[in-house]
This record gives sequence, structure tokens and C-alpha cells, in this order.
Amino acid sequence: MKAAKMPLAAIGQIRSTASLSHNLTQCENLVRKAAAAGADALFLPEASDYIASTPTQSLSLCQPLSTSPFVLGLQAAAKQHNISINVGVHEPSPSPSKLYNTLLWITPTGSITHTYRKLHLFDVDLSTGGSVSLRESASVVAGTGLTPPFPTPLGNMGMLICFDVRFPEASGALRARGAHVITYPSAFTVATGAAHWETLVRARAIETQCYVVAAAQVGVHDEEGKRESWGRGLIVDAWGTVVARLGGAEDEGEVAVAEVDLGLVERVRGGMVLRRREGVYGVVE
Ligand SMILES: O=C(O)CNC(=O)[C@H](CS)NC(=O)CCC(=O)C(=O)O
Repeated sequence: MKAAKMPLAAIGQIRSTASLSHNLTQCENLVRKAAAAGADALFLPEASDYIASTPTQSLSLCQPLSTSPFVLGLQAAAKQHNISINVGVHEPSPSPSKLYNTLLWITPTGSITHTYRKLHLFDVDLSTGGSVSLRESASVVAGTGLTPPFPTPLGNMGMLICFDVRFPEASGALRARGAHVITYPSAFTVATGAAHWETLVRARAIETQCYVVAAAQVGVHDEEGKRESWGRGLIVDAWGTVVARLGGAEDEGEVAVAEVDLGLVERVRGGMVLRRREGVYGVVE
């Protein structure tokens, strides 16, 4: 008997700028490529709608999900190509001076069925391993909770964003609530990407025994050259093996695909049971 076809995941790599229409065109091209490759879902990076140069510009570009031409355009593309889309965007918050860093799940009918708002904000001032100074909290307000994993054609989906990858408690909680796949759309800096990106993504896959899908922004986002992202999107299986990978700037506008084998997830989990100990982790003497 022929084995049932496994679901196929695609990651897409883009270089968002402050032009929403340019970014939508890039993403629509990736939807076409992913659909042509037979993918069931396309995973796009964090902040696919735009990357601004200043907090003021970011606020001025932000639109409600229900009227954003970027979001509406991707909903239409999902429907046209009969594919699910996971995409990071900005979303207005109740505060007039802050927005949310939000992740959307769009179904092949074009509906937004699940959202997640980034919990951990990237406020850093680094001198080790390159100089990085970014203050996400200047324009972003953190979300207040995890989105429980939900069923998709690829298995139960857990959603997190970028800097969240440094907090294993978050991915661990999603695994405990039934995730088979965890997504981390990202815009890693070049300095921290070179030092940590692949190690962090693979570690989250290994310890949660989940597939991890990590689509990434790549290249220089602004004319002044102030923001540059590391790229190198990855799909990692539940054993920690990299099953799809994109490179740096040469892979702007590219997709990479991998099958999601839920049988592998079960075999990895059954063969190595990561049983938590009760009553010990909360206490450090
Ligand atoms: O600014 C936007 O609009 C989009 N958001 C981002 O690019 C965010 C916040 S500045 N970047 C990260 O979280 C990088 C994390 C990172 O690089 C690390 O953990 O090392």
C-alpha cells in the first residue's frame, strides 16, 4: 500500500522595507513558489509587513488587521493558492503609542483563525560579539499569554516569535499542551544570528521533540543601513536534524520545503521519554 502523502512545509525568506506594497509583492511571489512546490503551508518571517527605521515610523505604518492591505493581500493569496500562511505583522494596541508584534495563522480559505502576540521584547545593548542596540519596547507592547496549539494540516501548531526562541519555558509549555510543530518567524540581527541562531532553533526542536519552523528576514532593511537581518531560515525535525535551510542575502526571495513527518515525532518521543521531575525545578538552593 502506498504511504499517505506527508504534509509539506515551506519557509520563505524576504527583506522587508518600510514599503508595505513592496513587501506584499515579495510575499505574494513566495506564496506562488510555495504552492508550485506543493507546500501545504508557507511560513513567512516576523514583521513581514514592514521593517521601519524608527519607532515613530513603525507606529505610522501600523494598520488594523481588518483593513491592512498587506494582511488582506495575503488572505487573498492564501485563498487563491489554497495554502495556509503563517506570517508576522504589526498590529495596533490599545495604547496610541505602542503596537503589538503579532503572528497570524491564515487558512486556505483566507481566514485568520489564530493570532499570537510576542511575549518577550528584544531590548538589548550589546558590546560582545558585535554591537547591537535595539529597543523593541519603545514601540511594542508585549502580549500577555501563549496561544494554545491548534490543529493544522501539519499537526498541532504552537506559535512564538523570534526573541521568544531564547525562552525554553515558552516552547516547553506549548509542547506540554500538545504541539507537534513550533514556529519562530524571525528577524535576527547579524551579530546574534552568527553566534546563536541555528543553535537556539535546533535546541528548541531537540528538547521539545517538535518540528521547529524558523523563517527569517534577510539583508539590509533601510537606506541608511541601520537594520540588517541574518536570514538563514531553517526547518528542523523533532530529532534536531536540519531538514530545510536557506542561506544569507543570496536567498532573498527564495523558499525551501520539508515534509513534516508526524510518525517521526511519535518515534522520537516514544524512544526517549523526557519525563519531567515533580517539585524540583522551582527550587534552587
Ligand atoms: O522591528 C520590527 O519591526 C520587527 N521586530 C524585530 O526585528 C525584533 C525586535 S527589534 N527582532 C528581534 O526580536 C531579534 C532577536 C535577536 O536578534 C536575538 O534574539 O538575538
